[in-house]
Amino acid sequence: MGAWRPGQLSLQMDHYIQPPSRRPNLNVERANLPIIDMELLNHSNPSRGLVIDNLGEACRRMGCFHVVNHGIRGCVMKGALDAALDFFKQAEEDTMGLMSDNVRMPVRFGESFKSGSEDKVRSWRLFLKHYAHPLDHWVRLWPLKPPHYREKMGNYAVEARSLALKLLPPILESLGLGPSYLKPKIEDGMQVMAVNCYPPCPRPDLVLGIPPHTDYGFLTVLLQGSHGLQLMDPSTGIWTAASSSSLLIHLGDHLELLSNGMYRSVVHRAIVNAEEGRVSISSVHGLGMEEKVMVAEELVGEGNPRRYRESSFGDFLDFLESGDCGEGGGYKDTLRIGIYVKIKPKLP
Ligand SMILES: O=C(O)CCC(=O)C(=O)O
Ligand SMILES: [Fe+2]
Repeated sequence: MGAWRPGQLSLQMDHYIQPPSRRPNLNVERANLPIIDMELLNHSNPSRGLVIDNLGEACRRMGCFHVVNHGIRGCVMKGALDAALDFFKQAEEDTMGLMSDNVRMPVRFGESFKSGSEDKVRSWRLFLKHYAHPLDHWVRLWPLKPPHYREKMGNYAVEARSLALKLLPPILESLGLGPSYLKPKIEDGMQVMAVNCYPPCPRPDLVLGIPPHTDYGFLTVLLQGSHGLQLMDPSTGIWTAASSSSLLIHLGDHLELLSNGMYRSVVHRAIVNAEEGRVSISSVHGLGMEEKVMVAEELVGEGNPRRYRESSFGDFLDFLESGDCGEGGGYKDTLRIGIYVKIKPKLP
């Protein structure tokens, strides 16, 4: 990554030191993730049904899989990663205007998930979050420097969205729902990108780049510049290391909700390293801001009660604002019926 300036990360290491129980193991086993070949999902493929079954199995077992033959060109992915890196290298100079703890800002630069309280352990991460769909609306708010940022990140945003829109119908099909289930709402849905940067850290064993969390929305397309992502295996609770060599798809909380818990959003975290910085780009896709996602009626029946209450992206932001989320995790627990009841203090 070359010379690195720490940017806005506070230099006081003790702000970042995790309590012993949350410190990461840096040398976990490799995750053995399913690989979905997008070309095999073409309707002309006679064994498409088998591929859909594999896709369903990947969503049920891990909530995460690699995709290949996804149609996003290598030069577009490299362009986006280069733009991200260039943005963070010069970020010290002109991001002050974008720095905000307000989770409702459509473009926001910062550290940690929500760096409001001083006593909270911070994450070893800088991020730029921006809305990305419809692109011509939001791109005007994206950084102007480096000069190629808007074009390169924009090209990637469009392709990442088209991949997410290609993947959702077969995922819904694998749940037994029609491929055009929610189609118009999905096509009008939101895309939020988190562009992450993890500078080199002298003590990667003591800190986290991002603490354990699940993503919101339906799907995240994750592009990594180098490895550092760890996934929790839901059946064993054991952390595993994801490969960075191909694109990853994470299922988000709203897909878990829609599927009535048949599919699950994957718990993941990012570790950092001492030698070089790392960048990653999460492109999160879901319904519109105030559009409620509900458990699909088709997946509720005798012996299979509704397990989640409805929720929108806006509700998720309310949850983040309410501050009872630690570092962004735990949202889906607030949606489970019968498990968690959020009591809001009544105002006089
Ligand atoms: O950096 C990574 O690999 C993960 C990023 C992530 O989990 C996120 O942006 O939500
Ligand atoms: Fe994430």
